[in-house]
Amino acid sequence: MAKFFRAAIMGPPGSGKGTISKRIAQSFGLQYLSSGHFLREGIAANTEAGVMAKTYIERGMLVPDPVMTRLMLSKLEQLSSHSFLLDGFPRTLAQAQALNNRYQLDLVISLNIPYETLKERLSDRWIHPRSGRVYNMGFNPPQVEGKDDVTGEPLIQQDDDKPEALMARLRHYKEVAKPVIDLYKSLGILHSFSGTETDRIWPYINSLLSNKMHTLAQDAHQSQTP
Ligand SMILES: Nc1ncnc2c1ncn2[C@@H]1O[C@H](COP(=O)(O)OP(=O)(O)OP(=O)(O)O)[C@@H](O)[C@H]1O
Ligand SMILES: Nc1nc2c(ncn2[C@H]2C[C@H](O)[C@@H](COP(=O)(O)OP(=O)(O)O)O2)c(=O)[nH]1
Repeated sequence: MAKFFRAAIMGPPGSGKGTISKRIAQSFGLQYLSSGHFLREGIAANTEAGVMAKTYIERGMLVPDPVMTRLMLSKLEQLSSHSFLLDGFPRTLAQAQALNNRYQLDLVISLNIPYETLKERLSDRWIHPRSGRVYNMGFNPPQVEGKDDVTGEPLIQQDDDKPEALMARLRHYKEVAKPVIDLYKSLGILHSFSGTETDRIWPYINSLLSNKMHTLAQDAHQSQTP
């Protein structure tokens, strides 16, 4: 049976998870699943999970574990024969344990980006709220200032991307992520990358994934050879 490649990306807000995930999905054909994207989709469509999630997100809180786990595992169920990359999930130890009971990840990428860099990036981050498309006025600006490239609709800055909210968000991220990172470290699948520029980190991630996918393909071939 073919073996599918299962990965997750972790890192504080602004660390480049979305940007790097897009590159991974394009280069390696992994299906990209972003928890934030599914939540926004659910909110727009008024689904049960969306209505519930909205009340937490508006207050700057994490959506409760059972809601998140149900949502993400049901999305993964629809993809059971596909390689995937998770972004934004698992966020807590309870979510990581629930995921692990159903799917064992092959690789977890953790991004370590200095605080000053995060602050600069997020103060320049503009998003198209309906699709979640992300722009940065220096790094990847929209074609027309203040407008989404695809729909032409206005871009906005999220309140919690402003510097005054960032320190608290970052502290909270570290507290919640630590046990998750420790779990993946103990499973031997954690790979950490540090730096201030996505374009300098990307070649290392690219080569790690190339090697992993190559090994996986070889293993699958050997297990099929009589
Ligand atoms: N796995 C999760 N568990 C609990 N809440 C979540 C989870 N994923 C997303 N959320 C909720 O949805 C919100 C938006 O998530 P999203 O991943 O888009 O952005 P973020 O976490 O605010 O920041 P960033 O993408 O910059 O890391 C979060 O602030 C949180 O309230
Ligand atoms: N200047 C600069 N900006 C970058 C770099 N990598 C990503 N960005 C931008 C894109 C976004 O506007 C912002 C945060 O990136 P993101 O991919 O949304 O991060 P994340 O919140 O999903 O982890 O920073 C980078 O290397 N340099």
